Amino acid sequence: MATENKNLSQYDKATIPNAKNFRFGIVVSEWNDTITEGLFQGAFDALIDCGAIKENIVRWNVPGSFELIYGCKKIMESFEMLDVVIAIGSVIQGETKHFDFVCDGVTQGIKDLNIQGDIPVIFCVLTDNNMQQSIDRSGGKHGNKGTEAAIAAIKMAQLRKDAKFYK
Ligand SMILES: Nc1c(NC[C@H](O)[C@H](O)[C@H](O)CO)[nH]c(=O)[nH]c1=O
Ligand SMILES: CC(=O)[C@@H](O)COP(=O)(O)O
Repeated sequence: MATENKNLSQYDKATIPNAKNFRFGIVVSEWNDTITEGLFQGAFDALIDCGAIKENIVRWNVPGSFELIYGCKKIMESFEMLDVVIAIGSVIQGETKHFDFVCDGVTQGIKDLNIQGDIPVIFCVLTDNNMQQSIDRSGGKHGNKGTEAAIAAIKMAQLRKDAKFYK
């Protein structure tokens, strides 16, 4: 279903585990910061709404979305107790093919972190054709992808915890 047919901010708390015992890392790209700050706020507010404790949320900034890969890798190494990491970025098409390489690079890099590591890394990177699409998905008419990412983070932290239990 395309985003335009669903509100990214809608969630049913009855279907979401309580986040009070989970520790979250959030790595935020500074490129298009008006967008990434909106995504961060959406994620932070949803985590708190679902029971997360503010002191259990650690945030790092990186220059651009391509640096999300290294930032997520290092935050997991620095804070060994994290249960999940959210990578937040906003990539907007410019005049050249650079957009394609940044989007593909960060996508593959975050995919690799999920394969190689033990901590889930949630992909909250907007890859939009223009600024309006980014505005619409970071608290605008389509809701907030940061909210969606926070819900995914809680569910994946719970899945990781359950998986350890059955080991
Ligand atoms: N154009 C955008 C970028 N470009 C910068 C790269 O992410 C990276 O920081 C640079 O290539 C140095 O390694 N980044 C975004 O997050 N969003 C863009 O629209
Ligand atoms: C995603 C980008 O790197 C892009 O916004 C840069 O713009 P341009 O392709 O015009 O150099």
